[in-house]
Amino acid sequence: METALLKKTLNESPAAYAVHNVLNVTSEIGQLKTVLLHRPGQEIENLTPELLERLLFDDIPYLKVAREEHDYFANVLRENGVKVLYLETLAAEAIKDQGVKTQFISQFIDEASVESESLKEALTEYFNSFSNQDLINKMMAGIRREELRDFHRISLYDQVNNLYPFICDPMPNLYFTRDPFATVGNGITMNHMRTQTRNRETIFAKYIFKNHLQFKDAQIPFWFDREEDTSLEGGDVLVLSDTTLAIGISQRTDAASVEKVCRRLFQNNSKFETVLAFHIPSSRAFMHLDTVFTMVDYDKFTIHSEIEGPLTVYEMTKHNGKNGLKIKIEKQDMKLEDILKKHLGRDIALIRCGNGDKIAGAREQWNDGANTLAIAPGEVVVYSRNHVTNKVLSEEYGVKLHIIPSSELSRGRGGPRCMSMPLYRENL
Ligand SMILES: NC(=O)NCCC[C@H](N)C(=O)O
Repeated sequence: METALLKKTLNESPAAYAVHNVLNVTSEIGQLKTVLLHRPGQEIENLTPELLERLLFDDIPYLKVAREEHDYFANVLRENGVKVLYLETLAAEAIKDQGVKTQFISQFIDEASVESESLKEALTEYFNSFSNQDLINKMMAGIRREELRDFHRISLYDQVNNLYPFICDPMPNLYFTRDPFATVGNGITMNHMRTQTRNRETIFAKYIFKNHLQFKDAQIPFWFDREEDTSLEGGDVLVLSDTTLAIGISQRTDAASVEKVCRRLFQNNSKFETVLAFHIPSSRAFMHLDTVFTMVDYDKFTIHSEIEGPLTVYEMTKHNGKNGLKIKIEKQDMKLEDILKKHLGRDIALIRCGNGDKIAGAREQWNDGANTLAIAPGEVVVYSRNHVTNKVLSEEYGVKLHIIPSSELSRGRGGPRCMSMPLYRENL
């Protein structure tokens, strides 16, 4: 059904019809046409208190309600003309070919820290017993030790090391589809994530973009690859305009990765002329660039007040020297407002989370009040719980809000932008 939706999208939009142009994101706010989500699954039910810190969760969401909230989010998008695709469906469709499926299972097991050869063999057999969709869901959910009982002769190693309940950890962060890859122009950064738990997520994107019928022959440029040894996460990537890309140097993204993306964009004659590297504090409250500021309109951004600056930004521009491409890097200490004004060519309004109130600001920023998803200029999806920020957005700045419930989804520390990866936006 999701493939049917994707085909429909391609047919509806003449620009997207050409195979080489299945992706198009040249701004943060252009009318959203196609988006990738993941509906929270059994991976959430496999969370236990001991796993939370390592798996980057702050609490255990109640899956039933998390799904209801997520379905509400997806419906808001559909009702506003957005085609919603699901990661889990595309991943299952991408492994239709038996050779691809075999390779995929083997790579998944290699990257899942499975302890022994006998367990790897049992797991391979177990995985092969599922239909493609059930296989993907199962991989995402994690494999409990007792599930392999019928597939596995217990070795001495397994008897000694059988206390940890999982053979493969659950992947609870998958519903934050913003992070494992990022659409930039008509290409993607296929990310190498900071932590092992999240880096495993990028396998699904790899197989989708390399093997899914809708993408594999589309000659999609990769501005970054998951095989890189430096880290890059999609929440740090903001497409400010069709010529300017912003990337955070953050808790999750290395300066070296920003430079690699910049070089590839410039070398491959993309339209991007400037890459701005925002150096933000390395802490959980700041996590990614989109945790502290997101674009809601041509001239409006929601922000965490601690990001106003002055902050250090490295402006990278392209120079064709005698010996080929050169990147000019200029360090600037500027206020956020002035940086954005300089690069967007207009006065900018920064809308503070919690209306600048110290307590409301800290509370609402923690619950992703600054993490809005624009579906059109001046029209954003926001969490209901951030009522102070929402009131300012709507009443003082005239922003059209689509408010979604947020009790359970917010426990994973991500908002509407984190929970979505745009594949196609109309150009402004
Ligand atoms: N772009 C984002 O800020 N994504 C939110 C990711 C939350 C997730 N629990 C994480 O720590 O990676």
